[in-house]
Amino acid sequence: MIEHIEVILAEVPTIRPHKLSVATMNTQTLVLVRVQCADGIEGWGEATTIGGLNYGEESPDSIKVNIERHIAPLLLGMEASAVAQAMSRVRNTIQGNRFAKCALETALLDAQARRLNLPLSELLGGRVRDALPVAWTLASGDTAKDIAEAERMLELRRHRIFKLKIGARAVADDVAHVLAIKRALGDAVSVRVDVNQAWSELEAMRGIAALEAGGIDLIEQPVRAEDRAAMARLAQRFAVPLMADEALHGPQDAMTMAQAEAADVFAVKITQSGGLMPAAQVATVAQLSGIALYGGTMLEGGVGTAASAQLFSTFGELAFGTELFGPLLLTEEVLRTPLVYRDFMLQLPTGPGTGVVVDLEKLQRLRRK
Ligand SMILES: O=C(O)C[C@H]1C=CC(=O)O1
Ligand SMILES: [Mn+2]
Repeated sequence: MIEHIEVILAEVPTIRPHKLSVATMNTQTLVLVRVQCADGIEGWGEATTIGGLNYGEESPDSIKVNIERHIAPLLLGMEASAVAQAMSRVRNTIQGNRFAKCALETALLDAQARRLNLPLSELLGGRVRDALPVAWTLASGDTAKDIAEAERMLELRRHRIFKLKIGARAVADDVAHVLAIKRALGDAVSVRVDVNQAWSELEAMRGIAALEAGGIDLIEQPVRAEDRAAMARLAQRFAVPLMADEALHGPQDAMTMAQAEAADVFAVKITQSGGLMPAAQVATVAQLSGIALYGGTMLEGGVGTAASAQLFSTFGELAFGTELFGPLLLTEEVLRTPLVYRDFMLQLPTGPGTGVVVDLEKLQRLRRK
């Protein structure tokens, strides 16, 4: 039986300012959900988002209050091991709130996998790989600093795929910044950009043409998420792959984007999709439509990152790798044992559930009072 549901907000400083076109992050607010069951088993999920309400329509505060006041009461007293039944009740009753739903579904599946003594991946169809390539985002706002940071990551053998956050400055300035980094790092590394919806279609035509000519490998969400027609025209016009991120709010969007031929690659995010099961459906739509896959993040801490990794490990193809580096952007760890990043890959945990254990003492120190 589901006995207790708690939402914990924890403020963790980032290792440096992380500059996106929609927000500059100096701290990340982790949103953690703990579900305690009558059989003594507990599960954890995460609903962390970026930049308050600058990125999406759920904030840490709204997620906490909506779970506590509106969603948890539907689940309390239900059979904990009947995860699909519990989530179907939530999905049939509650509109929107995809991040909140993701954290609850993750926590219930984590608990169930622990009950069965299986890694979560085995409840999601089974892992086909034990490690995932991980990109790093260069977003200090300074070209020379970004180059130095990338070189350190290459030396450490931690990352050889770099995503640059652009869109806040004039197109010509952003292009100069990106191509300077690409020239400095050379052909052995993959350099990609994420515009976070900042460009008009005309700006995108100029920007993408220059980036494609300069050897950039992937262009993420150049225009507004709603503007599928523009995405489709850009995907048609350029050879460099176009990736949808903010345009994907679950399986229905995946279907519509695929039918509109509005992306070459999907960034699958468990929170943005509304949970692990809907995220798996987003991936299935992509695979059936000839769209390549990328494992995305909302810069979650260890819990959400491990849960995402459990799902991404089940994808048959993962042509563009992942960006599951969230915990590495934070100054504090909330797990008892940190996730392992080695040889440019995140190593999948092997223990039951998400495979990670929250350190309650550390969390107590970081939690919002
Ligand atoms: O992809 C996004 O838009 C969000 C996020 C993922 C990596 C990063 O640096 O920001
Ligand atoms: Mn993105």
